[in-house]
Amino acid sequence: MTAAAVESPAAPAAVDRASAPSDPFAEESANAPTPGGPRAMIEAKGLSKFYGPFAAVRDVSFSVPEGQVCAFLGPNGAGKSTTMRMLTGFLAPSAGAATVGGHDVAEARIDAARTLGYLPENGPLYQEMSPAAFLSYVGKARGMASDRLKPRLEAMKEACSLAPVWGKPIAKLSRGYRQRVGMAQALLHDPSVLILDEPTGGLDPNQVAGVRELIGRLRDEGKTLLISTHILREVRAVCDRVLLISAGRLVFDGSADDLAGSEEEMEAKFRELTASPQGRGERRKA
Ligand SMILES: Nc1ncnc2c1ncn2[C@@H]1O[C@H](COP(=O)(O)OP(=O)(O)OP(=O)(O)O)[C@@H](O)[C@H]1O
Repeated sequence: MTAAAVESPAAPAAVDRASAPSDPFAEESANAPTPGGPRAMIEAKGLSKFYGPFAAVRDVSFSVPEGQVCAFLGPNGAGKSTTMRMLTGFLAPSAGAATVGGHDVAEARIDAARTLGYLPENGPLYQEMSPAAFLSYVGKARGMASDRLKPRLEAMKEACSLAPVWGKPIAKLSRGYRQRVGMAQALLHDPSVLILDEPTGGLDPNQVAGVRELIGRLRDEGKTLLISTHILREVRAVCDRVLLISAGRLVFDGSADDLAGSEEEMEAKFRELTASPQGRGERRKA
């Protein structure tokens, strides 16, 4: 089984949070609002991942409050996907812990999965299925009742512009459409937290604009988002905050404006903070 297969979106028992209150699968947060501040919806607490002696991620801590759209930046191999996989419970950390919606992703995996939509790096599986069949399968695996699932499937077809390929095998779709199917599975159960690993990866400018629009709508709905990307101008357009990781360590945590004034300055700052192992010592808290 491939790593992508382990990350099957059907694997987490995420379910329909709009179910009746008596529904044992209804989403609820264990994380009450803290007095004077919004509750933390995503928390990394000293996350580390070692592969033998190699530290892919080292002692990464941050907290994303409810309703914040947070960009997760870093060069290739910096540790973004590894961190996201630990945050979503798909990869066990070597040290540290993660919570989503206040639920520990290792100890209360099902509760965390109810709150969470995750777009993995490798896109949707079950390539022989059509988007319609795949999303229906995912919804059923998440315990969504058919009277809830049907309208959500229609909503995803519309929101992710999947109508032209709704009945075609995923294997035959372009990268852009496959990415949209991945987004649709992440959004299907209407989770309040979204962790999106390179949602614009490999897309053309029109498709990137479409994803940006979708992220803007999700932000307007009050969702909490953590998005990894390489496109710095997207960060300025849609994100409230930037987390920058380099060689497995968090080297910047602040707003896009804190990082730099202009897009050019931001690119220069990105290069400066991620260019060398010395950047590891430049971690800064906003
Ligand atoms: N299973 C594994 N075994 C050994 N090393 C691994 C494994 N998975 C990831 N790594 C290494 O960990 C480091 C971080 O990888 P990761 O995929 O998290 O980076 P990334 O920031 O997401 O990169 P990209 O932007 O290219 O997707 C890389 O050096 C990668 O080669």
